[in-house]
Amino acid sequence: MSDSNTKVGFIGSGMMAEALGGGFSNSGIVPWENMYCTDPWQPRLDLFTSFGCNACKDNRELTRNSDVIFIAVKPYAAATVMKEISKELTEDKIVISICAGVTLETLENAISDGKSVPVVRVMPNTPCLVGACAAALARGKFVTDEQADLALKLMQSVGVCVVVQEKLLDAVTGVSGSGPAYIYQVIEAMSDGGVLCGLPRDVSTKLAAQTVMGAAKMVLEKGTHPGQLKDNVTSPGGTTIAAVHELEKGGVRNSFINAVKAAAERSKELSKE
Ligand SMILES: NC(=O)C1=CN([C@@H]2O[C@H](COP(=O)(O)OP(=O)(O)OC[C@H]3O[C@@H](n4cnc5c(N)ncnc54)[C@H](OP(=O)(O)O)[C@@H]3O)[C@@H](O)[C@H]2O)C=CC1
Ligand SMILES: O=C(O)[C@@H]1CCC=N1
Repeated sequence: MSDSNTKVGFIGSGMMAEALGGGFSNSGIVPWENMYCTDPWQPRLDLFTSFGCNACKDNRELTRNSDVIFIAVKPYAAATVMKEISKELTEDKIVISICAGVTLETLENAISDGKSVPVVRVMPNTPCLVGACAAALARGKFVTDEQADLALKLMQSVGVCVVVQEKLLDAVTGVSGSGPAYIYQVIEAMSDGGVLCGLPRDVSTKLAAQTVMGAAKMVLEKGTHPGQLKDNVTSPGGTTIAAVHELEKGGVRNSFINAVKAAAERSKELSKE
């Protein structure tokens, strides 16, 4: 299967499929014209076809047309979809499930006639739309090295993708799958603070977002411990320590640790629903 001609299908044309498809198109790895989609909601199909994506009449047609099939429905629907497309799956096609909490075992067992279907689990995040995804991948038992490489190459075209053991995907969901939502809250709150202190909203939001991006780049590119980088900003008796003291009074670290843990636990629960 040559990468440039890889046909990618999205079963479920929701928020995450839109971000992935947009990311693949922007990175140039797969043009929208080589992507396929299904969804029960016509406005979503209209949106995807406006990008150049090919809408299919059902999930079986999509599976026939695609080399890589993303299961991008809500977690409770994943096994039913696998069962539905079973007949069209072959060992040359790869299924990539992005559904939180749905195990490889559940997905592989849903194949109706016990075929050996290559299934990969990926936990992406929405910044793949802008080439800044933080994702992790775990491979199923029928996946060849070549297929795993293709899945990794697709995901790495839209950002960072690491390979992990499947049991770690709940933790990945807590940190990076759900993580953008926490940081949007941080940006919004910092922007509110700026507005409280007199900045226009647009200026405040721009400065807050750029500050988050700059701090993240420092951690990623300098390799310095975040605690050291925080100390470098914090002048004795200065402004930053006054702010850091307020954040500690509000339990900022505890809140973030608990947030990651709550999302990871919810992901584990989803595997049983
Ligand atoms: N959003 C995110 O940031 C992330 C999401 N994920 C995972 O991605 C998956 C999708 O999430 P998200 O995009 O946010 O969800 P959305 O609800 O936005 O998208 C799912 C879409 O799939 C449609 N759908 C439902 N059943 C079928 C079916 N049988 N065939 C085809 N389409 C169907 C839904 O239609 P309808 O609404 O009518 O049911 C909906 O439009 C989830 O499993 C989630 O855990 C993973 C990482 C990040
Ligand atoms: O909220 C959710 O369940 C999905 C999974 C990770 C991000 N969004």
